[in-house]
Amino acid sequence: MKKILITGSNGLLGQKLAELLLSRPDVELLATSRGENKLATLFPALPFASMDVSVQEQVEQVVSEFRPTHIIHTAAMTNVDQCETDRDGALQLNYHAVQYLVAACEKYNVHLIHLSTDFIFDGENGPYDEEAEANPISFYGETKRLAEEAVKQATCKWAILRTVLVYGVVHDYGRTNIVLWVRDSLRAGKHIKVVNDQFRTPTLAEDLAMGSWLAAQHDAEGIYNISGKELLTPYDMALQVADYFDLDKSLIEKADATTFSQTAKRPPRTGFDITKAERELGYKPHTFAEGIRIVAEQAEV
Ligand SMILES: NC(=O)C1=CN([C@@H]2O[C@H](COP(=O)(O)OP(=O)(O)OC[C@H]3O[C@@H](n4cnc5c(N)ncnc54)[C@H](OP(=O)(O)O)[C@@H]3O)[C@@H](O)[C@H]2O)C=CC1
Ligand SMILES: Cc1cn([C@H]2C[C@H](O)[C@@H](COP(=O)(O)OP(=O)(O)O[C@H]3O[C@@H](C)C(=O)[C@@H](O)[C@H]3O)O2)c(=O)[nH]c1=O
Repeated sequence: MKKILITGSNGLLGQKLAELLLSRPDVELLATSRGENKLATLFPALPFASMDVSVQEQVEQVVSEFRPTHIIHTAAMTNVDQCETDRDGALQLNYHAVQYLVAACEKYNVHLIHLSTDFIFDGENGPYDEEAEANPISFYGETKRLAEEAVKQATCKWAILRTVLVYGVVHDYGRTNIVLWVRDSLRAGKHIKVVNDQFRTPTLAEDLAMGSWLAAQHDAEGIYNISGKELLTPYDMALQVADYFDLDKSLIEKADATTFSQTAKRPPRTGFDITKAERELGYKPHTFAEGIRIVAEQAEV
């Protein structure tokens, strides 16, 4: 029996993980997130405890009480532009909270599975394998690099799962995702500018949840790339979305770093080589086309 504590269960990955693990007979699950449980109506049977990971006392209290065998840590400040402007908040949530979790995992002998990102790289020569050298170009990326360093020095068992451009349908959550953002914009007849100079391996949230579960199931240790397999630009993705929903592609305008700028710099060429996770964990992600269909079916409900 694995006793798994999820952090950030209200988020995109957190919700998919809760859904995946709730029904497994070999898992005792505790979902945790800051504040209220946004899944209470969706999954009334979901065991939940409020845990603000940025408060060390709450981490200590919840971990000492539940005594998990594994923690899958998904909570983070994931708004890259917000991390640039709220640096203290980003450091506290993306780095110091991980130090609190490491301390609790070392004290109670918990296997820590930590979620990380392609944004620790500068994007000069992606796609990347697990041995590539970190060199972040945004503050978000720097906070996630610092977090990885804290995990790598931990004396408890640990795994770092890196992922890229996660998309999926979340319940009761303000954030959209690239598939639904393109679909809704084109349906509304809106003209959108989509970059074709960023390269990613977009990741269906359900696949990332499966990869996280596989890591726990295998008691995996070390670094694993858990993302989609296809290297695509957001422009490629937008065209595939328009095709799937049979929408007007002429509304999609190619953009690049000179015509589309965001507060934080984005690494241009990332994407991951996932052969290690495929080989060692049996990880097998959907194609982007399958992912669009899955998102469309969920969004139509
Ligand atoms: N999304 C992506 O494209 C990518 C994500 N990642 C990484 O994957 C992980 C999961 O990302 P994703 O699911 O998209 O993240 P989300 O932003 O969807 O979810 C993060 C969750 O963490 C919760 N949270 C925020 N602050 C705290 C806190 N102090 N204590 C406890 N919970 C808190 C949020 O709760 P609330 O609802 O209250 O805000 C939110 O539900 C992150 O570590 C991220 O860095 C890596 C690469 C790509
Ligand atoms: C809003 C917008 C986005 N895009 C592109 C840029 C980007 O590649 C993609 C998604 O836009 P975002 O700004 O939401 O993406 P971004 O904040 O870059 O997403 C990042 O999130 C963090 C958490 C990560 O860890 C990274 O892996 C990455 O997924 O769509 C456009 O081309 N035009 C637009 O108008």
